[in-house]
Amino acid sequence: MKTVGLVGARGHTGRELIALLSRRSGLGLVFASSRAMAGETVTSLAPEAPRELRFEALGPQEVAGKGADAVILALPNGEAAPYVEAIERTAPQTVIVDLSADFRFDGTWVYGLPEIYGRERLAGATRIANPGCYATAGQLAVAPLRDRLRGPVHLFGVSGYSGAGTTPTRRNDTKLLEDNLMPYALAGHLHEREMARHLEIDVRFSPHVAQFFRGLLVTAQLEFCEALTLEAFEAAYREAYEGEPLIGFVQGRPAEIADGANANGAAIGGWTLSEDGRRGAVVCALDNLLKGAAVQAIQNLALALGLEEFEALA
Ligand SMILES: NC(=O)C1=CN([C@@H]2O[C@H](COP(=O)(O)OP(=O)(O)OC[C@H]3O[C@@H](n4cnc5c(N)ncnc54)[C@H](OP(=O)(O)O)[C@@H]3O)[C@@H](O)[C@H]2O)C=CC1
Ligand SMILES: CC(=O)N[C@@H](CCC(=O)OP(=O)(O)O)C(=O)O
Repeated sequence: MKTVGLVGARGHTGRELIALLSRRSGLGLVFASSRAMAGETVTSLAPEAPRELRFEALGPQEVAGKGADAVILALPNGEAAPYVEAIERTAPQTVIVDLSADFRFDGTWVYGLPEIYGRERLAGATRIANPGCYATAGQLAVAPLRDRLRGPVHLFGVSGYSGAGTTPTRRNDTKLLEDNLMPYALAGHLHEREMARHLEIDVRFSPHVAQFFRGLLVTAQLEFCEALTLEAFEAAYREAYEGEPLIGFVQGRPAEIADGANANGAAIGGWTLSEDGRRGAVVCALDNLLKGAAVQAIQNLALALGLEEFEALA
C-alpha cells in the first residue's frame, strides 16, 4: 500500500480525489488538509473516506513531515511552491502531483497527459504537473492532427462553474450564471499558453462558463496543410487513441456536455469538413473534475508508483 496525502482536500477536485483514492487497492489516503474543515471527519465531506481520518490544517512543513509516499496538491494556482519546497527539503523522494498550473511550464516537472505524451517519463517520476481541464480537452481534440495543421487552431470552450473552484468569483456565481453564458479571458488564457507550449502549435482559445455544475467541451476549428477526406480525419483520432480506455468516440454527432459530465474519460466526435477538405472541426467533451483533473492525477500517480493505471477508472 502506498500512502497518499491530499492538500486542499475540501475543494471540488479534492472531493473527487478522495472518492477515487477510496477505490484504489494500492493507494491509501493518510492525511487530508483543509483550513476551513480542520477537525471535522473527512467522511463528513466524502463518505468514501477512511472513517478515522479528520481534516487537518497543515502547513507546508507539517505536510512534508508526514512522510507519505505521495502528496497530491489540489490548491488554487499560486499556492503550491511552499509545499514543494518543504518536501524538497524534508522528503525529496515523495511523489508530488500538482493539480495547479504552477509547474506546467517547468521543464523539470513531467507534464502528465498520458494518452498524448506517453507513459515513459511518468514511470518513477516524483514531480508531476497535472494538466488543466480545458487544456486536457483541447489537446486531446488537436493532438492527432498537430503535424498537419496550417495556422493557429481556434478552440471554443464551455465549462460548468465547478471549474472556477470554491473560492467565490463571478465565474462560479450561480446567480450571475442563471440563463447566462459568460465569456472570459478571451486572449492569453493560461490554458491557451499551456496547450500552445505542449502541443508546440499556435492556439487561440475562447473560454466560457455556464450555469451547470460540471462538465466541459472544447470545439476545435483546424486548418490543414493538405485537404483531408472525412474518413482520414476521423481515422487519425481512432488510430491516435487506439487502445486508450479513457478515450471514447461519439458517432454521428458532435460530443456534447452530457457525454463527458460525470464520466472518467473523454468523448470525441463531430468530425466535420469544409467543402474543400482544407478545414475541419471536432469536439472533445470531458468532466473538468475527473479526466480534467482528479482522474488524470490518479492515472499519473499510478504510473509514477508502478501501479495499475486504470484500476476502478475504465
Ligand atoms: N475545478 C476544476 O475543474 C479544475 C481545477 N484545477 C486546478 O486544481 C486546483 C484545485 O482546484 P479546485 O479543487 O477547484 O479548487 P478549490 O478552490 O475548490 O479548492 C482548493 C482548496 O484549497 C484550500 N486553499 C485555498 N487557498 C489555500 C492556501 N493559501 N493554503 C492552503 N490551502 C488553501 C481551500 O480549502 P481550505 O480553505 O479549507 O483550506 C480550497 O477548498 C486549482 O489549482 C485548479 O486551478 C485543475 C483542473 C480542473
Ligand atoms: C470556469 C473556470 O474558471 N475554469 C477555470 C479552469 C481552471 C482549471 O482547469 O485549472 P487550472 O487553472 O489549474 O488550469 C479557468 O478557466 O481558469
